[in-house]
Amino acid sequence: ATTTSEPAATTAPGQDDGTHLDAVGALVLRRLLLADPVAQSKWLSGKPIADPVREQAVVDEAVSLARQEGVDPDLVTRVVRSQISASKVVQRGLITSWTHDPASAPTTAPDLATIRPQLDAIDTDLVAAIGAAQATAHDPRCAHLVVAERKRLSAGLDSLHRKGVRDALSGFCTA
Ligand SMILES: C=C(O[C@@H]1C=C(C(=O)O)C=C[C@H]1O)C(=O)O
Repeated sequence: ATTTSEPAATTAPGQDDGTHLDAVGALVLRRLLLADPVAQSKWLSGKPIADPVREQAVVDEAVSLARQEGVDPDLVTRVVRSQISASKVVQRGLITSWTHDPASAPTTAPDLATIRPQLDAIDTDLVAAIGAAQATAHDPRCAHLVVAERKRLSAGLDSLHRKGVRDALSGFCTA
């Protein structure tokens, strides 16, 4: 289908407009919000924000799923790497603010081992959602569509999480 045959801006927010970006966006936001409990757990455990071994495992798992499902592995690699960068941006921002204002820091946190399976489940769904949306990644209007999705997702978020959403969606468009 050509993009010019699509109805222009007649769909409500969150409703499928044929781009399938809304499903990607919802998963991206859910994944990014898990950066908060991850940061809390790392603040209390003293573990570093970045875990390169875990990052590689996350990417490898997503790429393997992508190949099984016939989803573009390069697109999946780009999008998943953007999710990891975005998570670290949010974690760094939170930990920096807790360092400067220790009274605001968390005193309890979930175990990282309980959060990672939630990230894995989101990543499984994300690979499928990327597959459904892969034509949009190559659409000349991709950047414009991503901005619209980002604005929808950002409503109600603070500036740190808005920056996270921007980073998280930055790997999606091909060109
Ligand atoms: C979320 C975490 O923090 C970072 C971000 C990761 C991710 O987004 O999947 C993976 C490893 C870490 O570099 C984590 O440690 O699980």
